[in-house]
Amino acid sequence: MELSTAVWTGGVAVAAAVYWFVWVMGAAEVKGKSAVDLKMGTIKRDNVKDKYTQYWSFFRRPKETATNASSAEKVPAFVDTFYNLVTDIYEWGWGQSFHFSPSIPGHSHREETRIHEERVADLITARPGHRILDVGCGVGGPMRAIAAHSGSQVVGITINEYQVTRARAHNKKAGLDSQCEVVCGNFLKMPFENDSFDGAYSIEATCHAPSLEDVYAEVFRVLKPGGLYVSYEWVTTALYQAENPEHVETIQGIERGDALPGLRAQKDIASIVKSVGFELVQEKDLALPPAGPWWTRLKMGRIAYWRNHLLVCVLTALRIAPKGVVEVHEMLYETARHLANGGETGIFTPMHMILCRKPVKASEEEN
Ligand SMILES: C=C(CC[C@@H](C)[C@H]1CC[C@H]2C3=CC[C@H]4[C@H](C)[C@@H](O)CC[C@]4(C)[C@H]3CC[C@]12C)C(C)C
Ligand SMILES: C[S@@+](CC[C@H](N)C(=O)[O-])C[C@H]1O[C@@H](n2cnc3c(N)ncnc32)[C@H](O)[C@@H]1O
Repeated sequence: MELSTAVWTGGVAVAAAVYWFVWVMGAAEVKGKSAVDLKMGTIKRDNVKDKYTQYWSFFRRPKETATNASSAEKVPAFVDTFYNLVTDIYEWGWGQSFHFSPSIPGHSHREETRIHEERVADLITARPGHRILDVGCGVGGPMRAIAAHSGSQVVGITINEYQVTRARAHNKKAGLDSQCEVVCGNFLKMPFENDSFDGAYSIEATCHAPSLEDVYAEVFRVLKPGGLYVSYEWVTTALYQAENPEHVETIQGIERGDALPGLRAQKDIASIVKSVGFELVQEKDLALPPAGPWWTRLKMGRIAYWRNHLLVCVLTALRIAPKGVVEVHEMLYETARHLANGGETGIFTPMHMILCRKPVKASEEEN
């Protein structure tokens, strides 16, 4: 073979390998977000590493953050930074729904996710003509599933501007933009009228609030009397022992890597719901058997994690991904380990379901 032919053949082989590695393998979970597309939300390229360092020093001691009033006030801003850092990595490696779901034998992750989301719509009896609130909507995976399943109008709120852009683009692409609306704002102070929603839900989002009372009180305010609200909460279970250092290490690892100002105990959720005026309708840990383990999806992906790690290293070295992505990816890998451990030991659940109703006032009941 001539030298020039050999060089060309070699070049084509390398190009094909790079294409396969980055574009084919890189779109790890859902085609549409590939590794070459990893931006860090609205953070300027050169600031990613600094923002990550700031985030990490703020959330290093999660419990102190929650109990100190001036730190607690800063939580939404740091949660916003967190989602700038992780949103693209989540979409790339997990999909458009940023939550866990019980595993169901014979079903794909995508189907498990849809079933877990449609359950929300059924629990709050969402139907055509209803205006439903999604508290902490992410890039809108659940919103689209719920709108499509129930025929209702869904309005989502997220603190992160970048997620708003992503969610609106996905809504349009899915042909659901006439049913789904996305607003940027703080769920502790929502830009909505009193009594303006027929139903509301939050999926693995209110755990970011420094005070659960405050976010529940806001949902209560904007719901119409008689309206139902369901939340999937991240909590420690009765098996968690605060004096067991391994338990503490796992829970703090989950809090640090997920921007949480301190996880609540499962036993406290019902009383918080009631303290803001809701009637408790149902409470259930959806992770308990017969539900299949939600954490297997995290564990089964070990090889994928290593492939992804290699990929972000290569893309950062080639300056395709901004500096700091490798650190964020490592933080997520570590967090996944703590989450899986929390699930396996049973000391943590991300799906404590609480369903409640805003009471119908006596005067309205009589009408
Ligand atoms: C509800 C929240 C987020 C829950 C999950 C959607 C995410 C929690 C941990 C995330 C991940 C961990 C490991 C990542 C992996 C190293 C990477 O290669 C690909 C993406 C991950 C799998 C990533 C995906 C999303 C999570 C599972 C919190 C924040 C309240
Ligand atoms: C783990 S994601 C879950 C997103 C979505 N529920 C889902 O399941 O795909 C948590 C969401 O809560 C939002 N969030 C956290 N704190 C918030 C706040 N103070 N106000 C509004 N949204 C907030 C985040 O921006 C993010 O969209």
